[in-house]
Amino acid sequence: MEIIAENLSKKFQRDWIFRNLNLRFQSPHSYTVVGPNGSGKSTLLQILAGVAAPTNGEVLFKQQQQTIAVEYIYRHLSIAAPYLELIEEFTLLELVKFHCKFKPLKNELSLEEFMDIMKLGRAKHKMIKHFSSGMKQRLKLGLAFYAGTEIILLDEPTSNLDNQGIDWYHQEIEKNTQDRLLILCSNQAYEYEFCDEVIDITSFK
Ligand SMILES: Nc1ncnc2c1ncn2[C@@H]1O[C@H](COP(=O)(O)OP(=O)(O)OP(=O)(O)O)[C@@H](O)[C@H]1O
Repeated sequence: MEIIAENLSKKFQRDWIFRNLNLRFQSPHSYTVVGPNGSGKSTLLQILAGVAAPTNGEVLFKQQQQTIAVEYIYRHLSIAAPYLELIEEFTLLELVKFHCKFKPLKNELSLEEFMDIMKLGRAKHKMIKHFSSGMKQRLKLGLAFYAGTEIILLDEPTSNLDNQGIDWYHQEIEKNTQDRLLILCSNQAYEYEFCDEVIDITSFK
């Protein structure tokens, strides 16, 4: 799987967030986009996910030389980000079942096994709105790691995680990303030091 950004530029009102960005992201590699607050990392990630449009340029998605149309790319990727909402009125079990209708769990994991991996087994019948922020973050990451998609996009992956949660994140990265395309947005070196390539978005101003 490959994501190719060609001459990508994004402007909000009169402000150019980035300009003429040319990048190639290939599996099975891992990439991190770094830059200070407000530099455009999340904006770029949303464009790479096909959920936001660039002002100029384009994003191409390729699988074994075949181009995948942007409207179908959601089938091939998982994304976990602070601005993506979970369905708060569902219990954990309801939410996982619902999610699996669209993106089945990889390796034929059972729902019970999956909830235990996220260390949320005891919260099976708890409503998501009663989850702590760290529990919600483990759930978002778990859904991204264990969907059988070729691409994983993570924005600020350890936000709200305690030290144990951060250790868990590193273990799950090790287990789940070796044969996939991983793109992270981060400002924290410990979140991305394992990545193959670090891209500084400020070089595209
Ligand atoms: N929908 C929008 N309308 C107008 N401006 C926006 C919009 N979304 C983002 N911006 C602006 O674009 C810039 C880049 O925002 P973005 O969230 O991509 O940065 P970031 O690097 O991810 O920041 P952070 O590290 O704080 O998460 C900011 O100045 C932000 O205010």
